[in-house]
Amino acid sequence: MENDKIITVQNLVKKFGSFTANDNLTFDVYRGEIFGFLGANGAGKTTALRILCGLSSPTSGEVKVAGFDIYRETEKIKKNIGYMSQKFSLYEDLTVSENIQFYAGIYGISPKKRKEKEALLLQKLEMTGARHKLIAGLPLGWKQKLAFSVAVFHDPKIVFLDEPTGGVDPVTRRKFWDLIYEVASNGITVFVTTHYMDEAEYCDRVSIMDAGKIEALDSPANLKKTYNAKNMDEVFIQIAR
Ligand SMILES: Nc1ncnc2c1ncn2[C@@H]1O[C@H](COP(=O)(O)OP(=O)(O)OP(=O)(O)O)[C@@H](O)[C@H]1O
Repeated sequence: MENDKIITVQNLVKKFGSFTANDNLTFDVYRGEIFGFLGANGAGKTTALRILCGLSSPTSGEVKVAGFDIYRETEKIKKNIGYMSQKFSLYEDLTVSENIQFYAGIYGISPKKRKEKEALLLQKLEMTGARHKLIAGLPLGWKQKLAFSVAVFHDPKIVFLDEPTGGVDPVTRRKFWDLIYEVASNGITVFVTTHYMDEAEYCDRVSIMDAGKIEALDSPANLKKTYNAKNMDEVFIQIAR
């Protein structure tokens, strides 16, 4: 079973001065699962996610990501993960194709391989005709799909998504989740924070944080049973007051 854990977190604490943003978090994420990380504004999701990505150090606790230690092996972690931040990481003044080239370059993907993958990707996203357009002029839903696609372009073991679908309508969101399912079915673990409860329903398991603590962690079906709730909205309201 230990091998099936791609992320292990034990007693993770993160303090900013006297304020505790992550208060003794303990949880595991399994290989290939879609793990939803929920909580109200300020609950501490982004803080934990930045630690898991090797961007910030915990105050205390044990954390392993893709088998690597969060204190000593952050460079190895970074090579094995993809990350899409809230202000997704595309360069607005570069074209679609230039952004893909940039990310492929960072991860050492050869130009030949990049060209093949780029052509397939743009076809899948129906963006072939837009490949020489600047990111700045693209609709938000397109930017999100592309930002996600570059975050997994190097086939990482895990992809971290921080509110990847903020500000778009439910149909665009649903389409974005088709991309998430596709990468998960290829064995990439997806760790996603969200405020949208329809998205919580799409996850294999969901953790719900409140004031720096994990208050619940289970599959959406089990959470609804435990909290005697019709949907994840009702579960969330009971936990994140
Ligand atoms: N660098 C920092 N210095 C001091 N306080 C911080 C810092 N980063 C975050 N915090 C505080 O930690 C708490 C948790 O913030 P965090 O961004 O992790 O929440 P979140 O759950 O991701 O919220 P949101 O949904 O709004 O993104 C907040 O009260 C925030 O003000």
